[in-house]
Amino acid sequence: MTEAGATGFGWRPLTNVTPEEIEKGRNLPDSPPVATSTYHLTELLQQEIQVVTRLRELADELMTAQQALQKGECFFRRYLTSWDELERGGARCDEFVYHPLHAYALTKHLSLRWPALQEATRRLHNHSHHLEWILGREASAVRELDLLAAGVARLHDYYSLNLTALTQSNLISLLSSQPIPITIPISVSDLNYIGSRAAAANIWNSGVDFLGVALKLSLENNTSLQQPHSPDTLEPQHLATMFNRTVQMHDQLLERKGRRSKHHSAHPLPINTTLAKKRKYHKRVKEKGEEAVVLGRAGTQLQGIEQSMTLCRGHDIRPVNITSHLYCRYINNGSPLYLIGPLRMEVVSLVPYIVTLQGVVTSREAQDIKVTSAAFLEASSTVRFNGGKEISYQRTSSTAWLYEHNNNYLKQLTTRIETLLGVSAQEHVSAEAYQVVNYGAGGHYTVHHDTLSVPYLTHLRIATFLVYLSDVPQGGWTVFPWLGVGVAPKQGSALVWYNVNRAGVKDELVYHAACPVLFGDKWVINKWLHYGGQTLKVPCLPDSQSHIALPLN
Ligand SMILES: O=C(O)CCC(=O)C(=O)O
Ligand SMILES: [Fe+2]
Repeated sequence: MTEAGATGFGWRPLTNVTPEEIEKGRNLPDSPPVATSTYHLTELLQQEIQVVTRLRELADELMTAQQALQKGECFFRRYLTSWDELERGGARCDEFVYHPLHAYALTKHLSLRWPALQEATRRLHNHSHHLEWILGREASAVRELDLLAAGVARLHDYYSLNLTALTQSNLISLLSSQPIPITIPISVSDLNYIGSRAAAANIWNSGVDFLGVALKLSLENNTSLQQPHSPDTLEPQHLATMFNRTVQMHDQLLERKGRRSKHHSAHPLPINTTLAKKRKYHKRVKEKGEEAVVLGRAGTQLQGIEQSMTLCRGHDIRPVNITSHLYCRYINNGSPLYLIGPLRMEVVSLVPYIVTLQGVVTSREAQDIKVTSAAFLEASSTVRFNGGKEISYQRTSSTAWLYEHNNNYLKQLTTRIETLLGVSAQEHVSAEAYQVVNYGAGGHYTVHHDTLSVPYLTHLRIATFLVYLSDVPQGGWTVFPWLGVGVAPKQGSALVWYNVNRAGVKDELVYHAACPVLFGDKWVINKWLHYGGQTLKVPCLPDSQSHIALPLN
C-alpha cells in the first residue's frame, strides 16, 4: 500500500504554504504531461490539427516553388538576368543614367522586375515563418508514449481486454461486452511495443499476453514490421526471441515474488508448462479459490490489491447482511441553502461512515473549475516517507492546486462543504487548497491512505471531501478494499469519508484506490480537511475509538 496522499510540496501541509509559493511552484514543464491527463491529450490533438494545416500549406507552397524553378521562372534569376543586361550596357558607369533610354531601362528593371522579386521573397519569408513555427514545436517525449503503453497494459491487467477483439479493432473488456470500436487499427508493432513497455513497467502478465499476440499475428502474416520509432525492421524471429525472454522473466518473477505486489503483476501460473506442474502453484490456485474475502479489517497487501481489483470490475463482495443496512435519504442539515433542494445522500458504508452526496456541484461549475485548473495541471506525484516527491506508476494522473481566489465557484463549494459536514473548511486555517485531478488513459491511483505522516496533529487530514467533476463511461471507480465499497464517478456527486477516528488515529479501513480509467475523461476535486481548526466542531475524545459520523447521519 502506498503511504501517500499527495501534495506538490513535500510533507509541508498546504495550509502552511502561501499562495505566492504555490504560484511559484507552478512552473509548467517544457512539454505537458500528455500521458497522464485527457486534458493535455485533447490539447495536443487540437495543436496537431493546426500543425497539419500549416504543413499542408507549406508542402503546397514548396511544390509551387519547385514547379516555378523547374519552369525556369525563378524570379531571382530573372531579376539578376535583367541586371546583367544593364551591367553589360555600362550601368556601372556614372554617366549611364544621363542617357534617356538607359534611364528608361534602369527604371523598367526596377518597376517591372522588383515587385515580382518582392513577391518571390515574401513567399520565401512565409516559408521561413512556417519553418520557424514548426521548429519551435516541442514533440511529446517518448516517455509519454511509454506511459500510455503501460496504461493500456494496466487496463488489460485490471479488466482483461479481449486481445483478439483488439486486433480486430474492438475494445472489449470484463466491464462491458458491448464493443467500443477502435477506428485506427492496431498493428503487430503496436502490440509488440505495448508488450515490451508492459514488461518494463513490471506488468509481466500483460507483457506476455501482448507479445504473444504480436508473435502469433506476425507468424500468420509472416511480414516484417517497422517499430514505431526505430528504423529497425522487426522480424518474426526477433519477436519470438523477445516473447521467450519475457516468458522466462515472467516465470522467474512469479517464482520469486509471487503473483502480485504493489510493484508487479504476473499470471497465477507459470507459462512454462513444466514449471506450471509444480505442486506449489496448484496449491496456491486452490487456496485462492477458497480464500475468504477480508472485510471490516485490514488484510495483507496482496488481498488489498486483489479485492480492489475485484471492486474495480464492479463486483459486489459484501454479504447481504451488510448491504441490507445501507440506506439513502434527503438531507438539508438545517441549512436554508438546502431547504428548498435537499441533497440525496447515500450511505455506502456504515462503519466507518462513508457517504455520497448527489448534486454538490452543477455541471456548469464543474466545467468552470476544470477550465481554471487546466493551465496548472502537472504530472501527479506521491509523497515519499522522507517527504520528497515521487512520480511513479502507482499514481498516473495530472494534478493542479487551486485556491479560492483562482475560481469564483470554490468559495461557494467551501461553504457547501462546511454546511454539509458541519466542519470548518477554510483554506490556510483548517483545510488544504483544492486539488483537481485529471486522469488519462489507464490513469489510476493504487491502494493508499490519504493521511500523510505529519509532525503535528493539527495538520492531520481528518476527512476527504472528493467531488467528481465528470462521469466516466467505463472504469475509474473509487474503491475501498477492506470495506468492499466501490463508487462509480458521477458528475457533481461528492464522496465523503473520515480518515481518522475521534482520537485522531488513522482509520486502517479507509485505504482506497482510484481504478484505471478504461474509457472516458475522469476529473475529481479533493478537499482535505485538517484536524487543526475543528476543535469545536469535532471534539477530540482521546480514548475513543469511535468513528466520526456527525452531522451527516
Ligand atoms: O480519483 C479517485 O477516485 C480517488 C482519488 C484519491 O484517492 C486521491 O486523490 O487521493
Ligand atoms: Fe486518496
